[in-house]
Amino acid sequence: MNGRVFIIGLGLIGGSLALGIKAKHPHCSIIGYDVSDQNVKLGKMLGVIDEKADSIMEGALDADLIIISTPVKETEIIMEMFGELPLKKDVIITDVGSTKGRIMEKAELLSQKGITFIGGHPMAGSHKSGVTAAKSLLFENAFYLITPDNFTDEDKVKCLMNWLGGTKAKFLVITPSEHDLLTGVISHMPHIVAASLVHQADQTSKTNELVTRLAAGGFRDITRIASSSPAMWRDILLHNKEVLLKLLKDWQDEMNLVISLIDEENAEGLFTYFEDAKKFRDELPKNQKGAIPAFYDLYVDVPDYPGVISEITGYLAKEAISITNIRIIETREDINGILVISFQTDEDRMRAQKCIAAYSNYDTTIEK
Ligand SMILES: NC(=O)C1=CN([C@@H]2O[C@H](COP(=O)(O)OP(=O)(O)OC[C@H]3O[C@@H](n4cnc5c(N)ncnc54)[C@H](O)[C@@H]3O)[C@@H](O)[C@H]2O)C=CC1
Ligand SMILES: O=C(O)C(=O)Cc1ccc(O)cc1
Repeated sequence: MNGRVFIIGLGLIGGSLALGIKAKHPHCSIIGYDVSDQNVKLGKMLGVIDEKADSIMEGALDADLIIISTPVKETEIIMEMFGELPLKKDVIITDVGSTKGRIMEKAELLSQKGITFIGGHPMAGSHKSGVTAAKSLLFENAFYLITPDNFTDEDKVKCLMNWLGGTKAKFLVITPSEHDLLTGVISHMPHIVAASLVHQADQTSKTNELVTRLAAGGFRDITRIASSSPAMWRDILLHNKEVLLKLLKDWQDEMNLVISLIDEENAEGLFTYFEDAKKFRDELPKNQKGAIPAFYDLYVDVPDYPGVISEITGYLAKEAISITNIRIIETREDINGILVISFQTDEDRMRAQKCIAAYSNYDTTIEK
């Protein structure tokens, strides 16, 4: 499609959408605005945007599609502005916020003025922020939740999905309240729990310095999302207050159950607790992108000798396969170690598996 796409907030998500849109619609113009001039400059330098706007008004007036990709609190404020601006008659406004209830309440005011606002939430991302981390295929195979209001013309929803087709995401239309409950459970709660585990380790480290040395490996993995933007998560929690208060209450009850199982030394109860969790988790779809990105880990059984890491990375380098992380687990003297190599995509992981098989006799597996 031709036309002008105006992106407000040139960060990880705004930048990634800009790249995805350009991939499918190379003849459209992408105009960017950000409160930070530095981000706008970077966006232009990296080829994420074609032009910059000096204000929201300047960029919005002749836009066909407006994407608000700022933190959710800012999004509400920006939406209020649109009620006062002389926009193009057929413009579609959308957002990318991690919450939808409060945003769609604001959208009602726009709808009353005949302006189309369709809520959006690409369910993939990273703990990294900023336009430099933007990638055109960040949302490939991820769910992209869409929350139109009751009056939205279906053609407008299709038009929005067409604009966003280059992201290769899977679109799913749901209601704002369903959205906030689901994301509360599978995204917002895990972020709270990850941060709370880090706080617990921090407290313990005040009396035992070994904690920070031992908190590598698994602890780092499950608390990765605690490194996300604090401002972004503050705003998400405040927006999804009612849902999260209820979920946190349920979580307290859950922890009380675990406390009593341990306190009563209820071995059977504890076994069932873990067994039930394992059963549900093992049945979750694999190789599908969720809100919290999968780690594309490859496990390699290697002899525990100096130089083994550089040997393997050397093979991968020969085939230009990039890795995002590498570590050894379970190394003890005289036995094999397990090298865990992480990749950005499943495709890279599969290529790496073939590459290691071609150059060595080391066994590799995907699941441990
Ligand atoms: N980070 C993630 O993994 C995901 C984030 N989201 C949502 O996407 C939105 C943006 O998140 P990120 O791109 O990660 O954040 P980011 O921090 O990378 O980018 C946000 C950008 O918005 C700009 N900004 C802030 N206030 C502004 C304003 N009033 N006017 C113009 N620009 C403004 C900031 O300068 C920054 O460049 C948030 O609402 C978040 O809930 C949705 C899916 C995933
Ligand atoms: O980095 C991670 O693991 C995330 O959880 C990414 C993320 C953050 C916010 C969202 O609304 C959706 C996905």
